[in-house]
Amino acid sequence: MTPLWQRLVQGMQKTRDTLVGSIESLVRRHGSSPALWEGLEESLIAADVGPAVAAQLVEAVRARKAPAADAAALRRELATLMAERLRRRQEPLAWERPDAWQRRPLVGMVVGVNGTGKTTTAGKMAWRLARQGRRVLLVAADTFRAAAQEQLAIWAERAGADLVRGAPGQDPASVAFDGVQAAVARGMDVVLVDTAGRLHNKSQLMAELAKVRRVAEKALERPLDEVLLVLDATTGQNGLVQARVFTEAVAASGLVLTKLDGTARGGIALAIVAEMGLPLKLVGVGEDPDDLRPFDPDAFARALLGLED
Ligand SMILES: Nc1nc2c(ncn2[C@@H]2O[C@H](COP(=O)(O)OP(=O)(O)OP(=O)(O)O)[C@@H](O)[C@H]2O)c(=O)[nH]1
Repeated sequence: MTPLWQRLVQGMQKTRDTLVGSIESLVRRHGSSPALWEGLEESLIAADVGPAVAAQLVEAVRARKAPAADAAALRRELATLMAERLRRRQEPLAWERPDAWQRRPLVGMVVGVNGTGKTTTAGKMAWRLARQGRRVLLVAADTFRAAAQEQLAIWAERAGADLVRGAPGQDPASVAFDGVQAAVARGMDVVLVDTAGRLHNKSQLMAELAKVRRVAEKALERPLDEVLLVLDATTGQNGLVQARVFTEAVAASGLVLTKLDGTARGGIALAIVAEMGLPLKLVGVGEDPDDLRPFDPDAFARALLGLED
């Protein structure tokens, strides 16, 4: 097992154990009778893939006429079908494209409701980019919560990244402006702007976020490279509602799904990819720096269904 694969498999243990366990018991109990398909649809819904995707997957797997009495074959068929669906919207992060470094600094921003893992995601990205030899500047545009700035400062130190932080209560847009300007002046490769968590139903706070983006773009004199909406996998279908509102407010360029290690409902990735017109770019499977992974549809589907690498 490669370390990457191992982390994904370990991180998604809860979802995998639940889903694989229920597929095996369904096959044992129902063989290939119609009750199998009904049970399978329910298991997929319980894993949070969403009712529409669950129905489509079951229909497709039935149409393939897999030997349904064989749980392992059924899991393989499902993994193939899931990976196919997940690949439809696949897109790498801006800084993973070979031509990206012609325009630097590349600037990304993380947004989302409170506690989804924005600061951790910005920190982990900084850590990974720094290990690749990139000069990274982190911007603590959460001027609301001092602890959030402290947390980002710890990540900056750990990654060996520069840090720009605002004064308490300072307009977050002006902190983002200062951060981008400092990065341009210092010839940095990447800027990652961490924003304060906010509820999607607070329109004033959503407008503030749109302003942070606008002002950062003014400093950069071009559009931002990534605006990543960070969603917590443990919140399940509710994350989809958040995703729609945030996307309208800031035109996110991609999604990050964190805490996949903390839920038995990791199938939410499929619901998100099907529902949102946005690529899922990263998944979080733990709290270590290395626990943030580029989203790989095939590895993800195999980890979900407990198949070997
Ligand atoms: N298990 C697990 N924990 C995670 C993951 N990502 C983040 N966390 C934890 O989730 C908690 C919240 O993360 P933060 O990064 O502070 O979240 P935030 O969105 O910046 O929070 P606010 O700024 O308050 O909105 C922390 O304890 C993180 O360590 C993950 O992939 N797995």
